[in-house]
Amino acid sequence: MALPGTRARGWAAAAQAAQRRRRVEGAGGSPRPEPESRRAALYVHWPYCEKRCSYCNFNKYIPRGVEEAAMRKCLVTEAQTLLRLSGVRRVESVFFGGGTPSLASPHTVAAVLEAVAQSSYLPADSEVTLEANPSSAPGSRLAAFGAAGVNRLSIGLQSLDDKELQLLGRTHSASDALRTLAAARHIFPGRVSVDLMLGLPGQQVGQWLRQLQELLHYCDDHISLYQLSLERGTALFAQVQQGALPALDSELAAEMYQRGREVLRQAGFRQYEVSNFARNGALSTHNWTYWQCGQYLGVGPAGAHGRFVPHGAGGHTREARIQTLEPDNWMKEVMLFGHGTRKRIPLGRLEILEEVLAMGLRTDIGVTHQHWQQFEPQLTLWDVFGASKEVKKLLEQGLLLLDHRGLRCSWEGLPVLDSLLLTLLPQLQEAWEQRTPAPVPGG
Ligand SMILES: C[S@@+](CC[C@H](N)C(=O)[O-])C[C@H]1O[C@@H](n2cnc3c(N)ncnc32)[C@H](O)[C@@H]1O
Ligand SMILES: C[S@@+](CC[C@H](N)C(=O)[O-])C[C@H]1O[C@@H](n2cnc3c(N)ncnc32)[C@H](O)[C@@H]1O
Ligand code: SF4
Repeated sequence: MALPGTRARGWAAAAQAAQRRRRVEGAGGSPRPEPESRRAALYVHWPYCEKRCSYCNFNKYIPRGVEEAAMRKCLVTEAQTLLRLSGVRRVESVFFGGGTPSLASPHTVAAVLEAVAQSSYLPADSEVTLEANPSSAPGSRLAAFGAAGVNRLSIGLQSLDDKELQLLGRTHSASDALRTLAAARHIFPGRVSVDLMLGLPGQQVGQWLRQLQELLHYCDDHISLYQLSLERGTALFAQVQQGALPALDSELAAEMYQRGREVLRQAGFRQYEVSNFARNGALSTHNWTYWQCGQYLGVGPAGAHGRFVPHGAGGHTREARIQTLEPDNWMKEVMLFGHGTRKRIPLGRLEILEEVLAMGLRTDIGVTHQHWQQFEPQLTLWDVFGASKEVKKLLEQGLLLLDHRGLRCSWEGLPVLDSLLLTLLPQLQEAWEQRTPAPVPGG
């Protein structure tokens, strides 16, 4: 049933009304269940930041001025084009990431959501996340994003120590971040996440754990812990290279992570993924789609990634798609072709299975038999891993579990997933090469 007056009042207003009534209804398209192949998550990239943080090598630009009307038009156009090419009829979540999307105007966010709701079915209770930097997200602005249709906020808090924030080149203080967090919780109760970094140069375990404990007094139901990765080309990398800052200590970082996840577990958080913790069921459904290898469309410049089968253009193979990096070039391409996709890489069946394995094992449920079967009906998880001596060793060490539910990491195994994959991926490749190929129809 469509919500009366939805189109006229816009998706955002409809979403708010529906949230108030706790009903699942929507705007464009039909609310009937769509098959997996017609559903997707949608990522929208806002490429601009106020200032370059010392550690960040994500694709972002520090512009003199932003032609926001032109950018808005292009984001809308590209979202419409990719929805058409993919043949996706139901968008289950939208994530505005960056860069710093809290610098975009709420009007732009509303325009993209309207376009999505007109080109597909966007249920009124879909998760719509916006990433916000504390320095560009006063309460009034957050409320305007809420009115535009955002219903989840991810705050880049990073640290609760002003000296560390300075080292990271952030434009906010710890008290700015806590103020933003309080305002966000008021507007999006139960739907606010914070990013906290660990393993910074010179950071001590006890001092970092005290930050985490302090954060527990203020946070909502979702926390992401990100270990600093020192990226070539960043200011922090140069400072460490030149000896101005101590090198990263991976053992200390591992201890912080280990003790941090224990603290969060005791505080009632479920570690549902390597870096992500939620309580009261506040898991991010958007990110869950990535880990479950669902379809997602990537809109916007600076390398937004997508993975989908271009059904609308007659395609049958899942493709990895990467957008043009530089925003001005991307805009030109969108104006000419309707999209700024720079690279399309068709994915082979084995490549898809490798992703299913590597992404699925990041989650606490791992790869279930049912999930695996959706991607590979002939070769079971037992066929692939059941007879391997190396895998048996990992099972005996208690790092992995293979049972009636499927394959997953244990609590002890999750932090060393990368090393487990060094055994599991070659095992998958070997089993794939030795499988009996399905008969060719008519052959
Ligand atoms: C790319 S940022 C975009 C969001 C927003 N601009 C911000 O800074 O909060 C998303 C998250 O990635 C994480 N991140 C960025 N660079 C990182 C690095 N070199 N190592 C670890 N985490 C990083 C930060 O925690 C950040 O909150
Ligand atoms: C590191 S995650 C942080 C998520 C956050 N902790 C949460 O729970 O919502 C978000 C960042 O990943 C990157 N990202 C996510 N999805 C992407 C996609 N489809 N294409 C390109 N970058 C993406 C963006 O830089 C975005 O700022
Ligand atoms: S961490 Fe966030 S604010 Fe800082 S440069 Fe990267 S994207 Fe921009």
